[in-house]
This record gives sequence, C-alpha cells and structure tokens, in this order.
Amino acid sequence: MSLSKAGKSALRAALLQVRSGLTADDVEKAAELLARQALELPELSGARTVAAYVSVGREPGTRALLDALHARGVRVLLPVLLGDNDLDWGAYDGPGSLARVQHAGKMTLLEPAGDPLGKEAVVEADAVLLPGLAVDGRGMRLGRGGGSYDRVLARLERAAADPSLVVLLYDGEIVAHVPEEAHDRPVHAVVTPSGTRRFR
Ligand SMILES: Nc1nc2c(c(=O)[nH]1)N(C=O)[C@@H](CNc1ccc(C(=O)N[C@@H](CCC(=O)O)C(=O)O)cc1)CN2
Ligand SMILES: Nc1ncnc2c1ncn2[C@@H]1O[C@H](COP(=O)(O)OP(=O)(O)OP(=O)(O)O)[C@@H](O)[C@H]1O
Repeated sequence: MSLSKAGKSALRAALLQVRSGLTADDVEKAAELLARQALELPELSGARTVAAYVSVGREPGTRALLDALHARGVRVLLPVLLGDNDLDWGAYDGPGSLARVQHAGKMTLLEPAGDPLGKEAVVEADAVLLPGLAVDGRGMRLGRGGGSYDRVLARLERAAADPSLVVLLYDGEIVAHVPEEAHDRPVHAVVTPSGTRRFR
C-alpha cells in the first residue's frame, strides 16, 4: 500500500472511532446547527439543483437541510450506490420518497425510491454536498474510501461542470493534513456546527 493510502485508512479509522462515541443527542443537536449554518451559504440557498445524500447513523446530519431545500423548491438529487461503488441519482421528494437499502458490508443507506436518472444527472447540480470524514486547510477531503465521490468529481470535470463543492463535518474534523493521491480534488467549503470555512 502507498503511504497516502495507509495514511488515509489510519486517519479514517481514528475519525470513525471518535464518531462512534457520539450519542443520539449529540448527533441531533449538531444536525440542527449544521442545517442552520448550511442554509446561510448562498451556494446552497441560491442553488436550483443540489446533489446531496441522506445522512445515516452518526454522520453529520443532512436531513433537516434536505427538507428545507426541498420545501423551498430546490431540486434535490440523492445518490444510489451501484455495485462497483459508482453512483446513480434519483430525486428527493420528501421522506416518503426514500427507501432503506442494505448494501453488502456497508451501513444501511436511505436512497431515493423513484426512477434512477443516470450517473450523469449529477452534472446538472449547482452545488454538491459530499460526505466526508475530514477536510484539511487546503480543502482536501477524506471520504469513506469507496472512491464514489472521486468518480463524481472526475465526471463533473469531464463535463466542464463547476458546481460548489461543500462538505458537512463535526467541529474536530477539520484537520491539519489529509494525505492526497493524484485523483483527489479539493472542495470549496466546509460547514461545521460552529461555522463555515471557505477554500475558494
Ligand atoms: N449517508 C451516506 N450515503 C452515501 C455515502 C455516504 O458516505 N453516506 N456514500 C459515500 O461514498 C455513497 C455510498 N458509499 C458508501 C461507502 C461505504 C459505506 C460504508 O458503510 N463503509 C463502512 C466500511 C465498510 C467498507 O470499508 O467497505 C464504514 O464506513 O463504516 C457506506 C456508503 C453514497 N451514499
Ligand atoms: N475517477 C475514478 N474512477 C475510478 N476509480 C477511482 C477514481 N478516482 C479514485 N478511484 C479509486 O477509488 C478508490 C478510493 O479512493 P479514496 O481513498 O480517495 O476514496 P475517498 O475519496 O475516501 O472516497 P469517496 O470518493 O467515495 O468519498 C481508490 O482505489 C481509487 O483508485
């Protein structure tokens, strides 16, 4: 394994360990603050289409944000995990439009139950909310390691799409350095319960 890959998996394990200590109450309180902070970002509040994801377990909560965006008439796209870790997309149309899906070896996810729109649908987004475990001072993001969003970013680049890239994290998850590989691309902003930090 390369040094960067080893560094990423060690950092990922350490951060997941910290998240595993959060209580339901911690997650809920942070989620409220995250939604409030995120809705103040013009990149999200002014978007016509936002590609997001539904948080599960101890991930920084996205659901209040999704509902607020949907209620304002923003088109919200959600990922559908494919067998090769690539992502298809579907529309969010309120909590009743979600299905619980158990992919082998992964957390149970909430995915859009409606018609899949195709992998390229994400290029229509004005803003993309990416899951992550950490971001560093340059905006380099540590993901879960599936490479799903690395592929999304590559697809956006190929389509010459330039949406705002935003990550929601807990306050201790902005770290000094995320090891990067050649395929990694920085995000533009990170939102935590205590504020927003921009990288462009
Ligand atoms: N809520 C949510 N939805 C998401 C993601 C995400 O990180 N969070 N994704 C982000 O890409 C995509 C799905 N990819 C996923 C990749 C790994 C795991 C997962 O449970 N990983 C285990 C470790 C198991 C393993 O190593 O394979 C874990 O992190 O505990 C979940 C989703 C799209 N949807
Ligand atoms: N454009 C791409 N197409 C196919 N595979 C890719 C692409 N970019 C990265 N990968 C592969 O994905 C794997 C995971 O990469 P990495 O550890 O950077 O994931 P991550 O950024 O943590 O996860 P994610 O992007 O899902 O949030 C690597 O093995 C990498 O080679």
